[in-house]
Amino acid sequence: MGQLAEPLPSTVSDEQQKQDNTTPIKEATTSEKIQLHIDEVTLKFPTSTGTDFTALDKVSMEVRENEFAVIVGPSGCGKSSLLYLTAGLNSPTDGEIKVAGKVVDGPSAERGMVFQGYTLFPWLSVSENIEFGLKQKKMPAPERKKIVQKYLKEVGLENFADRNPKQLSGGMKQRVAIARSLANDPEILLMDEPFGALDSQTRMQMQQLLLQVWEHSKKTVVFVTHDIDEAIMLGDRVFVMGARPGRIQKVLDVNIPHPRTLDMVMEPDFISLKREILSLLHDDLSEMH
Ligand SMILES: Nc1ncnc2c1ncn2[C@@H]1O[C@H](COP(=O)(O)OP(=O)(O)OP(=O)(O)O)[C@@H](O)[C@H]1O
Repeated sequence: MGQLAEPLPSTVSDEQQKQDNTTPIKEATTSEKIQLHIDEVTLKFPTSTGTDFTALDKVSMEVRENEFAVIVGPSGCGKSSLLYLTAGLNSPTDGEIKVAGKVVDGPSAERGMVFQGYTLFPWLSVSENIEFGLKQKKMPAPERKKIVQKYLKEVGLENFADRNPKQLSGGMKQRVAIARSLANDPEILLMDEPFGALDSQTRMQMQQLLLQVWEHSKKTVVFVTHDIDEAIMLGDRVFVMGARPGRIQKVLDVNIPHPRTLDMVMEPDFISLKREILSLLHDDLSEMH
């Protein structure tokens, strides 16, 4: 299937959303409540020489409830490691991570994850993939159906509900993965380079779709990317990491209004932020050589 032919969801109006009897749209503002606390987290890996390799060195960051936080940094700076620790898929050598006030001590359905690789269940249809977590929670069928319909519509795949993942393009698979994560109503959505494998046009479409979905769901999102344009286009704040050891160099506010559109990349505020991030990353690389 040609990727440009992919159906994109139309923008759902606030009124229409209410009529759908689904979750009402929340205010497009982040609260002051902290949803993610990362406190002095260090991650070391053993090496064959006997000395540990420090992947993350006393990393601290806080993400507010409803905030869209983006972590950007060079390859190997520890972006994915930080996300995996937050997901509970690995444990820090030192320090602590809390999501919604609870210490992370293992994987949980409360933390939704979307990876770059397509992680759909190939033997389940699109709607069964979205429904999967709800079934695990033993939610009654009529309620499940309603939620699945809501998210199919949200990501523009109502007409693909019965398709098998292998019949979908990369962008469509990632839409299912986003819908599946959100359907579980997680406390936080963790996204590790989710659009990294997509062509640039589909990637930009997916950024717009994700922003639209986030405006409606107002989930707290932590999104990892090495693409600076993507970081600015999506983020409320951008956490710029440095490498060796992995650490947060600087946190930048993205004061670009919503809705964000593709032509904003040419605006002075966007360009000056991009310049600042590039310079931080460049300085960090220079120090390493
Ligand atoms: N299981 C592991 N054992 C040893 N070293 C590891 C392990 N996992 C990651 N590392 C190292 O830790 C560092 C951080 O890796 P990580 O994948 O988190 O970086 P990243 O910023 O996400 O990189 P990329 O953008 O290339 O995905 C890298 O130097 C990597 O080689």
